[in-house]
Amino acid sequence: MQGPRPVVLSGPSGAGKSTLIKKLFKDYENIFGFSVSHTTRQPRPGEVNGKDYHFVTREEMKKEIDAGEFLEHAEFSGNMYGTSKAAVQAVQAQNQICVLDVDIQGVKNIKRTDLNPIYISVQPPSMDVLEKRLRDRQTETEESLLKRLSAARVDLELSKEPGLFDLVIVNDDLEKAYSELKEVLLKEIQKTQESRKS
Ligand SMILES: Nc1ncnc2c1ncn2[C@@H]1O[C@H](COP(=O)(O)OP(=O)(O)OP(=O)(O)O)[C@@H](O)[C@H]1O
Ligand SMILES: Nc1nc2c(ncn2[C@@H]2O[C@H](COP(=O)(O)O)[C@@H](O)[C@H]2O)c(=O)[nH]1
Repeated sequence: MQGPRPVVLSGPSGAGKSTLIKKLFKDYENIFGFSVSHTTRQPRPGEVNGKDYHFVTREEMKKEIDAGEFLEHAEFSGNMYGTSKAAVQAVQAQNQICVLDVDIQGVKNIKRTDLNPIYISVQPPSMDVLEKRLRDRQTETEESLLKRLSAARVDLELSKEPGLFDLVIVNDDLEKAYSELKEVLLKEIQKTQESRKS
């Protein structure tokens, strides 16, 4: 039997992707699995290597890309990010719904593969709100914050491309955004729950 369709969550940094993903994983234990990306950025306080990301050097990452080990990769805000084929396969081997958190370049690159995920864009209600959320998160320097806001403007423009996303969620009210996310994933969630019974 074919496994569940993966899910790609994209959207500007600070729009709320990780927050929504954490809620899904808490409410649907063992149904979803996270595709752990590689990145060359420094870990934030509390981030765990191998769980939040595989934190690697630029040299290590380039070597693995050259060896054909990545499904997609991109440069974002001065760092490299990428999804290894192994990260997706590890989740699919558990018959879980694979969740990928990637930027808009990742979306475009994944479209060229045979992954066939559901594409969801999580967007902030406004640039002002996005800036406030990123500042309040206290993870960025002023320089990286400005880079992320600039990338966000590009992201929001490119996201208007017809057909690029199956669903756009404006994350104003978190519970409303979460309901919309669950609704679009309902079929895959039910399919995965059913397969657990057999
Ligand atoms: N609906 C919401 N209302 C208010 N605050 C929110 C909402 N959703 C998320 N946040 C807060 O906004 C901040 C950014 O959210 P989050 O880290 O989930 O964004 P992200 O899209 O995963 O960012 P990145 O791409 O940088 O990882 C967090 O501090 C989070 O608690
Ligand atoms: N193309 C890819 N983009 C990725 C991947 N993993 C994360 N991301 C995106 O990077 C930015 C910044 O993330 P942060 O953790 O530094 O805040 C965000 O938009 C993510 O969606 C990946 O494997 N490929």
